[in-house]
Amino acid sequence: MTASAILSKTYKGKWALVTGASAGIGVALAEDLAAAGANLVLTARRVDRLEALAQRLQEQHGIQTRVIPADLADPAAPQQLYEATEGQGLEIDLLINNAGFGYLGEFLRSDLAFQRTMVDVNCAAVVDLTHRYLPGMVKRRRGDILILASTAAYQPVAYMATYAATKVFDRYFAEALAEEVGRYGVRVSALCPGPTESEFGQVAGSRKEEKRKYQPAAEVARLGLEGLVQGKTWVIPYSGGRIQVFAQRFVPRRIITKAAEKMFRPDTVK
Ligand SMILES: NC(=O)C1=CN([C@@H]2O[C@H](COP(=O)(O)OP(=O)(O)OC[C@H]3O[C@@H](n4cnc5c(N)ncnc54)[C@H](OP(=O)(O)O)[C@@H]3O)[C@@H](O)[C@H]2O)C=CC1
Ligand SMILES: CC(=O)[C@H](N)C(=O)O
Repeated sequence: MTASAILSKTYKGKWALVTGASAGIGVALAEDLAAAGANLVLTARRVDRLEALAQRLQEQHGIQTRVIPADLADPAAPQQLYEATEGQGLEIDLLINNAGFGYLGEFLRSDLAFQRTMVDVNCAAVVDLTHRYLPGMVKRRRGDILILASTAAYQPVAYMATYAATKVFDRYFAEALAEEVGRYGVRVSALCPGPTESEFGQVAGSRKEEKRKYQPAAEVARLGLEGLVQGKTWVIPYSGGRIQVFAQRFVPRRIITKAAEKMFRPDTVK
């Protein structure tokens, strides 16, 4: 992948922290930032993957990296991440709240702990990390925060009920914060991908036979990062998603919700 000029200009020599950097969109974000010359703090639970990625990106792009394993379902993890970075004098100019997962299937038959942890990782950890890193950015009058939402954040989604709700939380949180902190030189953006090539489906449970085309994670990462730098408070990188979100404005939500129920209904539900 060739480096994006706007990303190199913005992030060369700066430090970015990427959560969920062991797979999918997180890896793509790390790759794009490394190509732009950014130094990286990589975090997730699977440390072997993080270390392999860090080594590869150091060799390919001559950047600096730090690997910090963390389970963001643990309420102590955000503080530990903060202490291991800004607490040690390492200024984070770009925080990417990417870690997250979903569940596909009936809420009724799902595991409660899995649902609870989804809220903890997708929402609570995002608020916690953002609250910790924001003051430093404001003090420096410089900083960017990217939060992974989803096209699932634009309507209720049956059989992904909790997941879609966590993503509307992420989207509204990012868009509201962008308005609050823009005056301090901090940009915030919600990246709202549609179906994207990653390990999401392996964790969430397989989807029904789908006609939708999956977008490469590298494309999603590039569009999200460039949108953030351009001051966009939200980015939908998937063209089908942009059309869908626009068209939905003219249709009552209960009709949209019913259509989504049909689309995602598992074969086991009659
Ligand atoms: N793929 C898609 O179609 C879409 C994805 N998204 C969003 O993009 C983001 C990335 O997902 P995607 O790349 O697709 O999925 P992947 O499953 O490929 O990657 C998820 C990442 O999140 C990390 N993660 C999950 N749970 C935890 C945890 N408890 N603590 C720390 N890290 C955790 C995983 O690391 P590890 O397991 O090593 O801890 C992994 O690095 C998510 O927020 C997702 O909601 C949004 C729209 C569409
Ligand atoms: C899983 C997602 O968040 C995605 N937007 C999708 O439509 O599948």
